[in-house]
Amino acid sequence: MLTIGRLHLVTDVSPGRDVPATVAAALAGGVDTVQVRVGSEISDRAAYELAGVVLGLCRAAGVTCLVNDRLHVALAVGADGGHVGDTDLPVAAARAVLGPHAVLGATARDPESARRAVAAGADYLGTGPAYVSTTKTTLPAPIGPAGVAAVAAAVPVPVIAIGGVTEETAAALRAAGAHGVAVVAAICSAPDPRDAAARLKRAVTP
Ligand SMILES: Cc1ncc(COP(=O)(O)OP(=O)(O)O)c(N)n1
Ligand SMILES: Cc1ncsc1CCOP(=O)(O)O
Ligand SMILES: [Mg+2]
Repeated sequence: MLTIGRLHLVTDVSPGRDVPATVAAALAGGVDTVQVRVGSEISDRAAYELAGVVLGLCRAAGVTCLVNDRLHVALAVGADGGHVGDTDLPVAAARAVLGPHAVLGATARDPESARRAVAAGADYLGTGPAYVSTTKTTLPAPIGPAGVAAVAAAVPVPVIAIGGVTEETAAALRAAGAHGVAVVAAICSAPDPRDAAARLKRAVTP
Protein backbone atom coordinates (compact mmCIF):
# COMPACT_ATOMS: atom_id res chain seq x y z
CA MET A 1 0.00 0.00 0.00
CA LEU A 2 1.25 3.49 -0.85
CA THR A 3 2.18 5.73 2.03
CA ILE A 4 0.65 9.20 2.15
CA GLY A 5 3.19 11.90 1.35
CA ARG A 6 3.91 14.96 3.43
CA LEU A 7 4.17 17.58 0.67
CA HIS A 8 1.30 17.54 -1.82
CA LEU A 9 1.35 19.78 -4.88
CA VAL A 10 -2.15 20.57 -6.14
CA THR A 11 -1.89 21.81 -9.70
CA ASP A 12 -2.85 25.39 -10.50
CA VAL A 13 -6.03 25.93 -12.52
CA SER A 14 -5.13 29.47 -13.60
CA PRO A 15 -5.00 29.97 -17.36
CA GLY A 16 -1.60 30.27 -18.98
CA ARG A 17 0.29 28.11 -16.49
CA ASP A 18 2.80 25.55 -17.78
CA VAL A 19 1.59 22.83 -15.43
CA PRO A 20 4.02 20.08 -16.54
CA ALA A 21 7.02 22.42 -16.15
CA THR A 22 5.90 23.39 -12.63
CA VAL A 23 5.25 19.77 -11.68
CA ALA A 24 8.69 18.74 -12.96
CA ALA A 25 10.37 21.50 -10.92
CA ALA A 26 8.32 20.66 -7.83
CA LEU A 27 9.21 16.98 -8.12
CA ALA A 28 12.88 17.90 -8.37
CA GLY A 29 12.43 19.93 -5.18
CA GLY A 30 10.92 17.04 -3.24
CA VAL A 31 7.13 17.07 -3.64
CA ASP A 32 5.99 13.56 -2.76
CA THR A 33 2.38 13.65 -3.97
CA VAL A 34 0.88 15.46 -6.96
CA GLN A 35 -2.86 16.04 -7.24
CA VAL A 36 -4.07 16.98 -10.71
CA ARG A 37 -6.78 19.64 -10.26
CA VAL A 38 -8.38 21.44 -13.20
CA GLY A 39 -11.16 23.99 -13.44
CA SER A 40 -14.75 23.07 -14.30
CA GLU A 41 -14.32 24.76 -17.69
CA ILE A 42 -11.67 22.21 -18.68
CA SER A 43 -12.98 19.30 -20.76
CA ASP A 44 -12.57 15.70 -19.67
CA ARG A 45 -10.37 15.18 -22.73
CA ALA A 46 -8.01 17.98 -21.70
CA ALA A 47 -8.03 16.79 -18.08
CA TYR A 48 -7.21 13.27 -19.23
CA GLU A 49 -4.34 14.47 -21.38
CA LEU A 50 -2.90 16.66 -18.63
CA ALA A 51 -3.26 13.87 -16.05
CA GLY A 52 -1.43 11.49 -18.37
CA VAL A 53 1.51 13.86 -18.70
CA VAL A 54 1.63 14.54 -14.94
CA LEU A 55 1.34 10.84 -14.18
CA GLY A 56 4.35 10.16 -16.42
CA LEU A 57 6.40 12.73 -14.51
CA CYS A 58 5.27 11.26 -11.18
CA ARG A 59 6.06 7.69 -12.23
CA ALA A 60 9.58 8.74 -13.30
CA ALA A 61 10.07 10.32 -9.86
CA GLY A 62 8.44 7.47 -7.93
CA VAL A 63 5.81 9.84 -6.57
CA THR A 64 2.10 9.31 -5.92
CA CYS A 65 -0.27 10.88 -8.47
CA LEU A 66 -3.90 11.64 -7.58
CA VAL A 67 -6.71 13.26 -9.54
CA ASN A 68 -9.06 15.77 -7.93
CA ASP A 69 -12.82 15.31 -8.38
CA ARG A 70 -12.82 13.43 -11.72
CA LEU A 71 -12.44 9.83 -10.67
CA HIS A 72 -13.14 8.54 -14.17
CA VAL A 73 -10.07 10.46 -15.31
CA ALA A 74 -8.05 8.94 -12.44
CA LEU A 75 -9.11 5.46 -13.53
CA ALA A 76 -8.64 6.14 -17.22
CA VAL A 77 -5.02 7.27 -16.87
CA GLY A 78 -4.14 4.73 -14.19
CA ALA A 79 -3.42 7.26 -11.44
CA ASP A 80 -2.85 6.10 -7.88
CA GLY A 81 -6.16 7.51 -6.65
CA GLY A 82 -8.30 10.57 -6.20
CA HIS A 83 -9.52 13.28 -3.87
CA VAL A 84 -13.16 14.22 -3.22
CA GLY A 85 -14.93 16.98 -1.32
CA ASP A 86 -18.44 17.99 -0.34
CA THR A 87 -19.70 18.60 -3.87
CA ASP A 88 -18.06 15.52 -5.40
CA LEU A 89 -19.07 11.87 -5.16
CA PRO A 90 -19.68 10.79 -1.55
CA VAL A 91 -16.66 9.06 -0.03
CA ALA A 92 -18.25 5.58 -0.02
CA ALA A 93 -19.24 5.96 -3.67
CA ALA A 94 -15.77 7.22 -4.53
CA ARG A 95 -14.27 4.17 -2.84
CA ALA A 96 -16.59 1.91 -4.81
CA VAL A 97 -15.56 3.59 -8.05
CA LEU A 98 -11.80 3.53 -7.36
CA GLY A 99 -11.69 0.08 -5.77
CA PRO A 100 -10.12 -1.07 -2.52
CA HIS A 101 -6.46 -0.47 -3.39
CA ALA A 102 -6.52 3.09 -4.71
CA VAL A 103 -5.55 6.05 -2.53
CA LEU A 104 -8.66 8.04 -1.62
CA GLY A 105 -8.51 11.46 -0.01
CA ALA A 106 -11.50 13.38 1.30
CA THR A 107 -11.99 16.94 2.48
CA ALA A 108 -13.15 17.36 6.09
CA ARG A 109 -13.22 20.61 8.03
CA ASP A 110 -14.37 19.38 11.44
CA PRO A 111 -13.99 16.27 13.63
CA GLU A 112 -17.44 14.84 12.94
CA SER A 113 -17.18 14.99 9.14
CA ALA A 114 -13.62 13.68 9.47
CA ARG A 115 -14.80 10.59 11.34
CA ARG A 116 -17.57 10.05 8.78
CA ALA A 117 -15.15 10.30 5.85
CA VAL A 118 -12.76 7.77 7.38
CA ALA A 119 -15.61 5.37 8.18
CA ALA A 120 -16.70 5.66 4.55
CA GLY A 121 -13.28 4.69 3.22
CA ALA A 122 -10.95 7.71 3.07
CA ASP A 123 -7.24 6.90 3.41
CA TYR A 124 -6.30 10.48 4.26
CA LEU A 125 -8.09 13.76 4.88
CA GLY A 126 -7.46 17.21 3.45
CA THR A 127 -8.47 19.80 6.02
CA GLY A 128 -8.75 23.54 5.83
CA PRO A 129 -8.57 26.21 4.79
CA ALA A 130 -5.80 26.42 7.33
CA TYR A 131 -5.25 30.07 6.38
CA VAL A 132 -6.69 32.45 3.82
CA SER A 133 -6.16 31.07 0.33
CA THR A 134 -5.52 33.30 -2.66
CA THR A 135 -6.15 30.34 -4.96
CA LYS A 136 -9.66 29.37 -3.86
CA THR A 137 -11.51 32.41 -2.60
CA THR A 138 -14.97 30.91 -2.02
CA LEU A 139 -14.00 29.00 1.10
CA PRO A 140 -15.32 29.33 4.65
CA ALA A 141 -13.22 31.09 7.31
CA PRO A 142 -9.81 29.59 8.03
CA ILE A 143 -9.71 26.96 10.76
CA GLY A 144 -6.09 27.69 11.73
CA PRO A 145 -3.74 25.28 13.49
CA ALA A 146 -6.35 24.70 16.23
CA GLY A 147 -8.92 23.49 13.69
CA VAL A 148 -6.35 21.26 12.06
CA ALA A 149 -5.44 19.86 15.49
CA ALA A 150 -9.10 19.05 16.22
CA VAL A 151 -9.45 17.09 12.98
CA ALA A 152 -6.10 15.31 13.43
CA ALA A 153 -7.03 14.25 16.95
CA ALA A 154 -10.33 12.79 15.77
CA VAL A 155 -9.07 10.29 13.19
CA PRO A 156 -6.37 7.61 12.82
CA VAL A 157 -5.47 8.52 9.22
CA PRO A 158 -3.00 11.15 7.95
CA VAL A 159 -4.38 14.70 7.87
CA ILE A 160 -3.09 17.09 5.21
CA ALA A 161 -3.53 20.80 5.91
CA ILE A 162 -4.47 22.94 2.90
CA GLY A 163 -5.25 26.59 2.23
CA GLY A 164 -2.76 29.46 2.34
CA VAL A 165 0.04 27.20 3.54
CA THR A 166 3.52 28.65 3.22
CA GLU A 167 7.03 27.64 4.20
CA GLU A 168 6.56 29.82 7.28
CA THR A 169 3.27 28.23 8.42
CA ALA A 170 3.95 24.59 7.54
CA ALA A 171 5.87 23.85 10.74
CA ALA A 172 3.02 25.14 12.94
CA LEU A 173 0.57 22.88 11.11
CA ARG A 174 2.83 19.87 11.60
CA ALA A 175 3.12 20.76 15.27
CA ALA A 176 -0.70 20.87 15.41
CA GLY A 177 -0.85 17.27 14.24
CA ALA A 178 -0.96 17.51 10.46
CA HIS A 179 0.89 14.69 8.73
CA GLY A 180 1.72 17.10 5.91
CA VAL A 181 0.51 19.98 3.78
CA ALA A 182 -0.97 20.56 0.32
CA VAL A 183 -0.18 23.73 -1.59
CA VAL A 184 -0.93 25.50 -4.83
CA ALA A 185 0.40 29.07 -4.70
CA ALA A 186 3.38 28.44 -2.43
CA ILE A 187 4.93 26.41 -5.25
CA CYS A 188 3.09 27.38 -8.46
CA SER A 189 3.40 31.14 -7.90
CA ALA A 190 6.92 31.01 -6.51
CA PRO A 191 9.71 32.55 -8.62
CA ASP A 192 11.60 29.25 -8.29
CA PRO A 193 9.13 26.34 -7.80
CA ARG A 194 11.93 23.82 -7.26
CA ASP A 195 13.48 25.86 -4.46
CA ALA A 196 10.05 26.57 -2.94
CA ALA A 197 9.26 22.86 -2.91
CA ALA A 198 12.61 22.05 -1.31
CA ARG A 199 12.03 24.61 1.44
CA LEU A 200 8.51 23.32 2.09
CA LYS A 201 9.79 19.75 2.16
CA ARG A 202 12.30 20.64 4.85
CA ALA A 203 9.53 22.32 6.84
CA VAL A 204 7.31 19.21 6.84
CA THR A 205 9.98 16.54 7.21
CA PRO A 206 10.28 15.24 10.78
C1 LIG B 1 -5.40 17.65 -0.01
C2 LIG B 1 -6.65 18.35 -0.42
N1 LIG B 1 -7.47 18.81 0.54
C3 LIG B 1 -8.59 19.46 0.20
C4 LIG B 1 -8.92 19.66 -1.13
C5 LIG B 1 -10.18 20.37 -1.52
O1 LIG B 1 -11.06 19.49 -2.19
P1 LIG B 1 -12.58 19.97 -2.45
O2 LIG B 1 -13.13 20.37 -1.14
O3 LIG B 1 -13.28 18.94 -3.22
O4 LIG B 1 -12.37 21.26 -3.35
P2 LIG B 1 -11.77 21.31 -4.83
O5 LIG B 1 -10.29 21.11 -4.74
O6 LIG B 1 -12.40 20.22 -5.64
O7 LIG B 1 -12.10 22.67 -5.34
C6 LIG B 1 -8.06 19.16 -2.09
N2 LIG B 1 -8.29 19.32 -3.39
N3 LIG B 1 -6.92 18.52 -1.72
C1 LIG C 1 -8.38 23.52 -3.43
C2 LIG C 1 -8.35 24.11 -2.10
N1 LIG C 1 -9.19 23.67 -1.13
C3 LIG C 1 -9.02 24.27 0.02
S1 LIG C 1 -7.80 25.48 -0.07
C4 LIG C 1 -7.53 25.10 -1.70
C5 LIG C 1 -6.52 25.82 -2.53
C6 LIG C 1 -5.18 25.83 -1.89
O1 LIG C 1 -4.33 26.67 -2.61
P1 LIG C 1 -3.27 27.60 -1.88
O2 LIG C 1 -2.20 26.69 -1.35
O3 LIG C 1 -2.75 28.47 -2.99
O4 LIG C 1 -3.99 28.38 -0.82
MG1 LIG D 1 -13.60 18.61 -5.13
